[in-house]
Amino acid sequence: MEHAGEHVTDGQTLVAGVDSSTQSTKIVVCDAETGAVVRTARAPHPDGTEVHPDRWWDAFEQASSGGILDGVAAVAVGGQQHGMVALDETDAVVRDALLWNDTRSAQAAGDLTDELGGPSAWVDAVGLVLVPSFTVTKLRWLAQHEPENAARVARVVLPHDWLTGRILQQGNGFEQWTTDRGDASGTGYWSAATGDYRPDLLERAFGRDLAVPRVLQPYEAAGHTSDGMLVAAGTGDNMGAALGLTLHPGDVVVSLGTSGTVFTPHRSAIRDETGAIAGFADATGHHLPLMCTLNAARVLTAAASMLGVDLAELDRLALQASPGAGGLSLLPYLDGERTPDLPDATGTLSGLTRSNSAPENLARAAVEGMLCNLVAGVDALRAHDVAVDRVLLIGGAAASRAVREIAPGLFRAPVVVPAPAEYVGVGAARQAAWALSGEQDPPTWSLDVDSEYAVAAGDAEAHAAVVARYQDLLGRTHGGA
Ligand SMILES: Nc1ncnc2c1ncn2[C@@H]1O[C@H](COP(=O)(O)OP(=O)(O)O)[C@@H](O)[C@H]1O
Ligand SMILES: O=C(CO)[C@@H](O)[C@H](O)COP(=O)(O)O
Repeated sequence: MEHAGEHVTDGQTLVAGVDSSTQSTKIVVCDAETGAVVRTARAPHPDGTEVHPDRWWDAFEQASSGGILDGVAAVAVGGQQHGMVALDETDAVVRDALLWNDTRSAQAAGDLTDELGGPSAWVDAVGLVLVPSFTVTKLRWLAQHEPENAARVARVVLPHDWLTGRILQQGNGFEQWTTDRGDASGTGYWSAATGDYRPDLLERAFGRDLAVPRVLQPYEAAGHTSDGMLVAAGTGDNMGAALGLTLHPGDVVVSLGTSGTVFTPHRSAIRDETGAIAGFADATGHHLPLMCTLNAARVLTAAASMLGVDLAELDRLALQASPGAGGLSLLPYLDGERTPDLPDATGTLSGLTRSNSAPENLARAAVEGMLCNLVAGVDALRAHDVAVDRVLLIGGAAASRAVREIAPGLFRAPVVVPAPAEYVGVGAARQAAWALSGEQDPPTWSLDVDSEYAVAAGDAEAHAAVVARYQDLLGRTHGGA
């Protein structure tokens, strides 16, 4: 548990954002007018792909135990997307929540896809090609594999919905379960294109109807705590990050946390039958086309562990090697993979020879392999005529010097690293300030840039060869999934 804070001036209106993501809860408190971060705290979550929501509450209580929320006028929660929080008639949790990175519902995803008539039928219905991450597939798994638990389920909510409701339940502020467009769009039973639930798809998956949370408008309050703090709608963590960054047309965000994501705000829904891009909604009333990988920052920790070095040394080694790591490639599917849809895949180290078997090449291959998976997402956006003028790098692994210096060549775009901040939490805080203001648009907050990295002269061809080699290896190893 960590706390940090700066002096708060009299008369400042404070708003808070909670990032309840896979590995931890982060809380940021911001000046409602400027967005300046004045307090931060974090607390860890247990590892795993299924977690009881009470652990998220424990982490929230730990992170807020030092008074970080004192004097805060409004709060919002940005949460890891897609998690299945199954509640009974008394709103008690029926079983541990299956998280976005749990792949046990892979067969359910395939069955539901076939039942509706193929990937394009689901894209037409809810803008998604089903993968195990999406909530609807987890409901099918629950109905098929835990019928006794399924019989007790009265309602299904998402992680950010549950934490929002739990905060309100601390007083008399809870009236109903709520969610927002952004997080609802990742369930597989709500459509960003129409703004409506698809109860027919939920019933197809689970076998009967279930209660679902009300979808609030982006600026709408979910309620107030007993001491009067406004609790805003909240959203999914990537939608929160997009709201926390001051994005301009041509900006594409690459987030390197537990998940790797590529996303950009878009005025219309993008339709992608390949499944590379999910047609999510954002937290402002528009859309957030997004690609997500299961493997990101933890590929680097795994490589560091294999080499017996820390992350700083892994960076130094990776930058000591040349582009292409001497021909060594790592397909980084260490936890299976979501995009490409390879839930049972494992990592593949390829091209190992006596001449390239050196620590620096393994370090470089880990960075290049992790990033090349996300290059596919950036190129998928380009294939949908999305301009990629610069890449904004956020998430824990954005702190990696090797990632920052290698990314521009692989993404074929300059990389901008915003000043280190928990942008999911900042975005949630900005939503809280918006709900508090009663205005039509969110407050204008500035974005500080920490550093910028250009495509290194002369390396463009070498980086292009790396990307091509990874595409070839994917095809040879997994049939071009
Ligand atoms: N300097 C660094 N280099 C590489 N990875 C890092 C660095 N600092 C933190 N990380 C990684 O970032 C991850 C946490 O990022 P974060 O965005 O908070 O994850 P999440 O939001 O998914 O919980 C951890 O896996 C951690 O190892
Ligand atoms: O499933 C997705 C996006 O579709 C993930 O991005 C989760 O939302 C988890 O995010 P992090 O814990 O990696 O921030």
